[in-house]
Amino acid sequence: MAQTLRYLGQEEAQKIDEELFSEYSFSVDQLMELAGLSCATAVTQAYPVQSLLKLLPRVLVICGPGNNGGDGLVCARHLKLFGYEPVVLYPKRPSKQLFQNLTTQCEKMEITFLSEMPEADEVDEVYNVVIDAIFGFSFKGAVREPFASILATLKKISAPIASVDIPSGWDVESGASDGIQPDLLVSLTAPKKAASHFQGRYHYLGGRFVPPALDRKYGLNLPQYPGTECVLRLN
Ligand SMILES: NC(=O)C1=CN([C@@H]2O[C@H](COP(=O)(O)OP(=O)(O)OC[C@H]3O[C@@H](n4cnc5c(N)ncnc54)[C@H](OP(=O)(O)O)[C@@H]3O)[C@@H](O)[C@H]2O)[C@@H](O)CC1
Ligand SMILES: [K+]
Repeated sequence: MAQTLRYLGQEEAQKIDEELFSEYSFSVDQLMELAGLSCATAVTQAYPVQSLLKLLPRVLVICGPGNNGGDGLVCARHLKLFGYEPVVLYPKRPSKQLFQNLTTQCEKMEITFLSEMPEADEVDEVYNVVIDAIFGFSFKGAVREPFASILATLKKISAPIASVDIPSGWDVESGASDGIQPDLLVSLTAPKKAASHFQGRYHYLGGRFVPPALDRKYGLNLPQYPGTECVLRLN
């Protein structure tokens, strides 16, 4: 009988992440590429281009200052290849080469970058979906600007929100009943405890890169992905 998929605490998620890079010798770029591809794939399955109601297949991708934001940039690049028109908001850009490269790749893919967050009614008018790649499992404490204002706007929109790994602004373990309410959540590697509070329509597992020994060590009980798929729908 299949065992129950385990939901991770914050420290545990960070420890697994660290172990993938140290003991298993993966590079951040490698895993970020697979994570971002999973997110773009889940978005494509939940909101196929042909099903979008707006004339242009525009998707707003909001990227934060850490690796969650990096996943967002990779996701934007794949969404472009999948036929969408991603538009990126990346207000706090770290100086690391990795993020500069991901930004250049998006620019070269003719993806537009916004200089500021649109108002809620403009978001609803222009965009079919909003990708929330603001914070992941390292988020802590009260949200600082400019992200507090961005999240306040996201609470007002009616366009569906697709969150990468954790709904941004939610406590990684206990969630946030007054936070944003995404329609889609892509849990990467394994779901974090906050995911048990997710009430949207689509919960996907992505980041199909976990070595079996790591799965066993942490008792993750990861389900079998179908065939060559990079995502698995959990609900
Ligand atoms: N192995 C895996 O599973 C893989 C994981 N991957 C991805 O990495 C994600 C984790 O990335 P991460 O560790 O870089 O941190 P993340 O959550 O993006 O945010 C950190 C940034 O947020 C900021 N910040 C924090 N709190 C804040 C606040 N209250 N208000 C404002 N800002 C705040 C903080 O800023 P600072 O403290 O520097 O000011 C820092 O810059 C993970 O969720 C998954 O998406 C994949 O890419 C690859 C494989
Ligand atoms: K997020």
